[in-house]
Amino acid sequence: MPSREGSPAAGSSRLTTPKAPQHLNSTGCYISYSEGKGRGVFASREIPAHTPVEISPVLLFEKEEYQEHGRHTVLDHYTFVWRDGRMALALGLGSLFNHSRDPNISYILDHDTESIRYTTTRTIHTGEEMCIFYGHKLWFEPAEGEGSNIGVDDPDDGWGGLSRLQDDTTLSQGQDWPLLEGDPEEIIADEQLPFTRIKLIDDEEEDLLEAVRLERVWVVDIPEQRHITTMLKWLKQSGLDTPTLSHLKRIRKLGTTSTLLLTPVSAWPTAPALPEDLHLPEPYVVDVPRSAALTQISLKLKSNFWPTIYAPRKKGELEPWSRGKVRWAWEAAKTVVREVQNAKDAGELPIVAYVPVPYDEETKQATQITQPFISYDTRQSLSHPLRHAALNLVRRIADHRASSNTASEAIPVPTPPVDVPAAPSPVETLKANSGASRQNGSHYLLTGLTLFVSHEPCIMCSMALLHSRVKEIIYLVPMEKTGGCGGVACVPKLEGVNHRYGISRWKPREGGIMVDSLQIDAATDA
Ligand SMILES: C[S@@+](CC[C@H](N)C(=O)[O-])C[C@H]1O[C@@H](n2cnc3c(N)ncnc32)[C@H](O)[C@@H]1O
Repeated sequence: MPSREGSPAAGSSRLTTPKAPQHLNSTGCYISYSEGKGRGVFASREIPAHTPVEISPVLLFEKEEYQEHGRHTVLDHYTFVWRDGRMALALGLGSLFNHSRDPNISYILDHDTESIRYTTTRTIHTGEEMCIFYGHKLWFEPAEGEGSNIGVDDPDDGWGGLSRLQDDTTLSQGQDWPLLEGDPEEIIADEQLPFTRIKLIDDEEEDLLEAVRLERVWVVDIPEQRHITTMLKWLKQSGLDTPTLSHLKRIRKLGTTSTLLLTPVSAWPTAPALPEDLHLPEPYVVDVPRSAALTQISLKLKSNFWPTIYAPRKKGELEPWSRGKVRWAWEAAKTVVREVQNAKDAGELPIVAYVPVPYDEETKQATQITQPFISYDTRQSLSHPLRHAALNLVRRIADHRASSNTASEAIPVPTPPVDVPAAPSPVETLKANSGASRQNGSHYLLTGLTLFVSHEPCIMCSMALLHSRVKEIIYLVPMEKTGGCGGVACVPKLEGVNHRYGISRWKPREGGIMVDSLQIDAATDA
């Protein structure tokens, strides 16, 4: 319903404008009238960007109760869809923020505390009105100058604004974000994902010999066939087995010789000790492909080095994401946004890196990550130019792995061979220095993990992440002038790098993640 010029509030039948009430708010807000919009929230002083100005508790109405009563009243101008189809009314100042298509306030629904947190997205000047973005489908005629320039065919974001209850039941099923509802196993089409995936390699590249990326691994010849099963069993328990080699077959047969793949040299720098009673020859090092073969030609090329798994996919196809996993990513992205604020409150740069517990059991097992890890950028507090959030996180996880010996207790640790050089190996030095009881391939830094970062990592961090063997990163804010994941460069795309990780960019506002509100100085390297 269009609001009448000068009316105090939409839906009100009063003809005279009452005085705006005083609001005791130490964050610099006051209530006043806004031309053509009724009451609004204004700044009583200059408020810096990224400042929380209001936390409003919400009053929740059951769906049926609201359908029957609420929507026939003035409440309908103030309520919006909460989770589970309930309708929410923001108390405090929350219900008085007017709409703008160019908002200076972002908000986050906090389902845990049933409240909404409103934060400035830029500096607000004294006397300026503070507005949020209600979404693309407005139920009133926006005041002059506020008209939406979004075409009628543009999809409703369904969540980006305070979605009003529709007469049909589509929104009443708790679809504060449609992606959240439904079968968690269902695969979500790539274009519907809340992030854009950056493609790193063309499948054609697979068919070139020089494009086969290799890594060094320990292998051992097994002269007697009857020892193969014993060795396969031993390998499983030895701690040498790593998920990073799952694209390769375990055994290579050349003529009468069978050779067993043991572990990457990067994870195990010295030759691993083998069961003595089998009298096997010494392990040695060979080069093997780093990834499965996507095409038949590539299979032939790669299998020249070592028998490789053939994993064809449709051209350009990326790993499928289920709805449940999207929800997991959304929770992680929300954590990042929350922690950015906490970092800022703690006086740090508002840049955060976060590794959640992996979504699926298999990865949890393989990575042994059963707790989330979060790091802030601590360049300011530590006066140290290298303390970027991503670097801090890699370091935290490495420290955790080095100090954790829980997994090692159950598995016998292979001892170094007797002919190790007199000088201590890097692994032994690490053990001695850190007091760690062991180090093995499955503990290799960020292998198999997804890293969420508030800002696209700089070139230095992008390179460090490459060394960390992280599986993929998802960032919220692109850094066009400093980013190493598509901004000024794309490090994992570079020729000659020995690992590639996936890169995804969260779409602005998707799932209520107000990416704009996280903007930092474009020249800052994150
Ligand atoms: C949540 S209330 C905001 C507070 C309201 N102005 C008041 O005085 O109570 C939403 C209502 O404010 C009005 N409104 C908000 N933004 C507007 C805009 N950009 N242009 C015109 N009216 C607006 C509409 O009538 C809408 O139904």
